[in-house]
Amino acid sequence: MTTGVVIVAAGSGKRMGGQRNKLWLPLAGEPILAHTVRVFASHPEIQEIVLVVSEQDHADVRAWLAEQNIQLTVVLGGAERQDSVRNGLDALTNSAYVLVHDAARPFVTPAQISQMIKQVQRDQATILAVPVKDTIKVVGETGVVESTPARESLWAVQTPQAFRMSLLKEAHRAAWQAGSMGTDDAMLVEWLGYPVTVVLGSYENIKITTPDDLLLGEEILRKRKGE
Ligand SMILES: Nc1ccn([C@@H]2O[C@H](COP(=O)(O)OP(=O)(O)OP(=O)(O)O)[C@@H](O)[C@H]2O)c(=O)n1
Ligand SMILES: C[C@](O)(CO)[C@H](O)COP(=O)(O)O
Repeated sequence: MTTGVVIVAAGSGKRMGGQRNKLWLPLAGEPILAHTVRVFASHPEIQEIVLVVSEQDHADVRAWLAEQNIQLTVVLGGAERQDSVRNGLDALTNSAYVLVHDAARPFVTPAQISQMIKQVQRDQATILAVPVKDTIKVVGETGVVESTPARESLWAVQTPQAFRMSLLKEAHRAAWQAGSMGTDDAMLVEWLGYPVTVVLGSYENIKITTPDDLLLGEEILRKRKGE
């Protein structure tokens, strides 16, 4: 069964605070984007890759891919992450299963990708996640705690998220028609009433969002190199 991946890279990195998309920032001397693309481009079970980029980054991404001799499909993203994923899905031509991954999560491992591919063939919709370590509070608009959900049932969700292609396309179509926006793809599938299973991820699979994540990221890479 053919598996493709949509790597979403069309954000602007507002929370990082720089002039340019955070995905160009270096980690161990290479752009964050390079780490993420390489792990999928070199994975033997991934047959199709679509990279979703913003109009501002389009020319630079194309030049960088040519320089690296990496072949993949590049499409333009949209205003929200969900719009970017939808554009990416439309560009996959031959995949029965699809992984959706944030370019901003460069520490996903080949073993995690293999595990997600195996799991999605069984479950049709599955996500990587880790149990939360902190106590989580629901806080109201006035800054007062409203409730404290039981920690045992709370998981912090990561990517890749993996789906049967036809299911994810149906979920995106339904969300678009209803004008609903989710913060991950699993939400859209949940809205269809379809079960989404959870695969235990890793605390190293962080999303590079704010400057402190870059320091942590360098540390993760040093540890992996055994330094
Ligand atoms: N319209 C968008 C928004 C986000 N993304 C991608 O979705 C992933 C997760 O988003 P996030 O980390 O929030 O990235 P940004 O949107 O760039 O960051 P910020 O919210 O701080 O602006 C990133 O790889 C980002 O490039 C995207 O493809 N299209
Ligand atoms: C999909 C995601 O990475 C799961 O944690 C996350 O929801 C993306 O959210 P963001 O608002 O784009 O940071």
